[in-house]
Amino acid sequence: MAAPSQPQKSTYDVIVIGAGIQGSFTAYHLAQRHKDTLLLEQFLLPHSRGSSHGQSRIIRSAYPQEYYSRMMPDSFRLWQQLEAETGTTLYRQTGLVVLGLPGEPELEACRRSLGVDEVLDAAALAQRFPGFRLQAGQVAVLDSTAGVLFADRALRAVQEVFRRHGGTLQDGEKVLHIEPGATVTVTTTAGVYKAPRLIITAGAWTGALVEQLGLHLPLQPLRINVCYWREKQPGSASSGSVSPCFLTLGLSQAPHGIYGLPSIEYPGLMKVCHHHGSPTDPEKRDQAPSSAPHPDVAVLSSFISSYLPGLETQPAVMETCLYTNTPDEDFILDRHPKFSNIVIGAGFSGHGFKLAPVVGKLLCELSLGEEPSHNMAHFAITRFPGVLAAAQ
Ligand SMILES: Cc1cc2nc3c(=O)[nH]c(=O)nc-3n(C[C@H](O)[C@H](O)[C@H](O)COP(=O)(O)OP(=O)(O)OC[C@H]3O[C@@H](n4cnc5c(N)ncnc54)[C@H](O)[C@@H]3O)c2cc1C
Ligand SMILES: O=C(O)[C@@H]1CCCCN1
Repeated sequence: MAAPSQPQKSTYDVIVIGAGIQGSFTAYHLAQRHKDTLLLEQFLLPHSRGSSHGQSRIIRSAYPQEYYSRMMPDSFRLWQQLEAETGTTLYRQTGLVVLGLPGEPELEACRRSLGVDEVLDAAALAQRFPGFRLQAGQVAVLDSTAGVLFADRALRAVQEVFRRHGGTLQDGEKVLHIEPGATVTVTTTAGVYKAPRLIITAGAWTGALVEQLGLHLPLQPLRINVCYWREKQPGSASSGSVSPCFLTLGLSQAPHGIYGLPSIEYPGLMKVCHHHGSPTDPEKRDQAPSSAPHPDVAVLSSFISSYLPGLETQPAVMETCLYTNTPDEDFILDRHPKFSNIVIGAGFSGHGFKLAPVVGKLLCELSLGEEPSHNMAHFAITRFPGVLAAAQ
């Protein structure tokens, strides 16, 4: 027989909406700072309807933009801290090669971001990592700090530490309405909660949620096909455990970029994906007919036959995930321009997982009115003109 239900607690120091990796890390930092925090998630956990599910994500120091690479030492340190707090392994160092053309500005910026780097030509890459075949004149910049984060395991770990520090995580509870004010009132499918501070980290649903706060953010959810490709010879080097991650920058065959991870989640299958997808509404992402052509898969097949000849050219497994892109693919980490006790973290544009420990710290600092520990200039809402609705 179920125990008689307790009267539900309704007042907190901070409410966080969305228990993906960004909201969970934000709540983790708040709870470690002894803030009484409520983390609300619309779906029962774990779920695969947002952006943070799956077994693997790339972590790397190599970034064309120095404002991200500068955050990486802090991020690596915080990931290690989480590993220590939970006694789990969350990261495997595999290295990563950035494939491109020498002199190409983004590739050169990546090289600079590494400080010490190693540049391999086609022959040197093939010798070091036999699965890769570069074309004449192309090079690979090696980031030896990089590797794979175990994504699902990481999400569980951060939520576990949040709870251990007294945080309240309520899943299966969708936020329907937000009433701004000195005390913010949040109405969900199950209750009404109040707090002097609110943080919105609702992934692909953020645009719709902030519209009711008079804010029109240029956020575009994209449906991404996550493809896994079988090696022709099981155990070959292209996808073996000693293989690095890779990503392309500025190659004409893949203008949006292609990236890959060694086989970790499915034995013998390498994850190779297009850094792009089709615009979607997160509520309707499954309505695309399964027979629809997949132009991104055609791009990947052609790339694989040229660059990764040890793999079959049709995907063996295809899953889906969501990106939420901003026009410049930089994150949004800022206060609501009108309601300064409402903070928004969104628009992670397919590269936010590795930085989630730092994102969470910055959102926590913004919400508590503290000086952020990194430069926030590139993440301001005001970089987009006309975001506030005229009536507000
Ligand atoms: C295919 C793919 C590959 C990627 N590869 C990498 C990579 O290699 N390296 C890297 O660093 N990053 C990568 N990323 C990006 C990274 O995974 C995302 O940036 C990150 O997961 C975004 O997290 P989030 O918390 O913002 O979103 P989400 O995980 O979607 O979390 C938002 C949560 O809010 C909840 N929510 C929404 N609305 C409400 C509501 N009204 N009430 C309650 N809850 C609500 C949602 O259900 C969801 O759980 C990749 C992403 C994809 C899709
Ligand atoms: O954030 C990353 O490292 C990767 C790069 C390639 C696209 C997906 N995200």
